[in-house]
Amino acid sequence: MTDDPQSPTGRPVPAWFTDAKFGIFVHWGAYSVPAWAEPTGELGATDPEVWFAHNPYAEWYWNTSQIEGSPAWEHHRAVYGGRPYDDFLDLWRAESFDPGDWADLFARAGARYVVPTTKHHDGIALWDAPGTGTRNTVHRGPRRDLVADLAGAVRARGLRFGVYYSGGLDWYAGRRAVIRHEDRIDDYGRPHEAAYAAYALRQVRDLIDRYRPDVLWNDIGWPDLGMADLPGMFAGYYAAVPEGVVNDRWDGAHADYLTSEYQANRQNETAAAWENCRGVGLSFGYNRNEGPEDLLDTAGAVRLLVDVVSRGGNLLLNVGPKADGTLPEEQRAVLEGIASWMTHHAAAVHATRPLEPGDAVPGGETADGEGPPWVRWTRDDRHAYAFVAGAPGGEAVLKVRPGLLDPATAARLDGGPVSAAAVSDGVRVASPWLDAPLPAAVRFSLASPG
Ligand SMILES: CC(=O)NC[C@H]1N[C@@H](C)[C@@H](O)[C@@H](O)[C@@H]1O
Repeated sequence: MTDDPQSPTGRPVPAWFTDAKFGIFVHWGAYSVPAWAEPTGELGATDPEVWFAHNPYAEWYWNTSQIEGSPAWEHHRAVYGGRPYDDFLDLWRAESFDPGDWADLFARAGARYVVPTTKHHDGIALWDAPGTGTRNTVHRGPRRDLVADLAGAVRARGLRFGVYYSGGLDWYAGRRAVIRHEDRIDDYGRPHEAAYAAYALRQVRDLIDRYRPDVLWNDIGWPDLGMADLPGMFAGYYAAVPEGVVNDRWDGAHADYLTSEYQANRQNETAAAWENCRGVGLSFGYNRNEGPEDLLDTAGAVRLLVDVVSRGGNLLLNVGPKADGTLPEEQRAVLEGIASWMTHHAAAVHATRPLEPGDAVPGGETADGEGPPWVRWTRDDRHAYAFVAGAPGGEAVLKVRPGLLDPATAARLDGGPVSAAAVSDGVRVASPWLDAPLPAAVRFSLASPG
């Protein structure tokens, strides 16, 4: 691609990442046994005063269930009699885990990389991690190296494999401070001791040595006393994985690309390379309390993906498997819906880039001004792709720079009929079902390719 984005550190971001556009996040852990949280709202759009005591992230169960009086605290006593959290590791059986089935679905959905949790904030490792003794899924619970199982299945289908690691929080090896809103002044109880820094560094190096991950997805920063280790660790990573990419959650030490999460850190979505992550619902770990009103439907997920891609980003969409290893049906249905949509639309998503500024009016407008349809654009060297949804009467004026494209070349990627004609401020398109919530793409040849 001509204008390869530069990372914040100046290293060219490997094209595989910026071309990928779509990845699957997987949050799976001992927390998937209780699978209990309140679906309160999205990060960045929820009152931080209530966030921790009513945390919608089911993977935070260890913390939320220790906040006295919280609904999770009540639930944990009522259902589990306040038993120790680590019992959930032994109750986690993963008896129906079929990594090939997951990888097939992710590939059909058009994902090009998969990033599972290898150690979340509870400190339980999904591989035989150094320093964890038997507190990992190889020696207890599933009794499997889940990282290796998923890496093999994903790579066998040509997808890239990354690893999520909670460097900044570890409620086992690091500080066990319960985090409440009033603790925010205490750096959220993050561990900074030298011993923990050495522990975390050893584990990330082990992940690199064993799995050669294509993405190093760290979370919540890195221990202060371990910051000096990072340049050497990154150098070792790139030597082992020349096309590897590193996210931006290392307390400013380094980043190949920037991240946002739900509505948080959206200021990062202007970077040369960036990625928005969120769950299909309001949680990353499976939350049995989520209903249809809390989840994206297929149209919502496709619009999110297309909006992110039209602005030059990647979407890392999370699924939260159940403790038995099956994907919740309502989350599976969304990925199957994306897969069906991708059969006609993948070419307008993968390896595309945004239109140049000024080439199109974001959002577009209908001819009669009855409120804009939903319109987003992508392009490649030869084509411009207009994604249209919600166009009243199946008709819309797409406001584009005159001369940008050739209206006579309009064609729907799903083969449906479409008519297009130049008008004073763009192109008028008309086609059945352009009023549907699920975006349809109309391809145009660029008047001047390149
Ligand atoms: C912005 C931030 O620090 N988020 C931390 C958040 N990241 C998600 C991908 C999940 O792993 C959460 O459990 C975690 O707390």
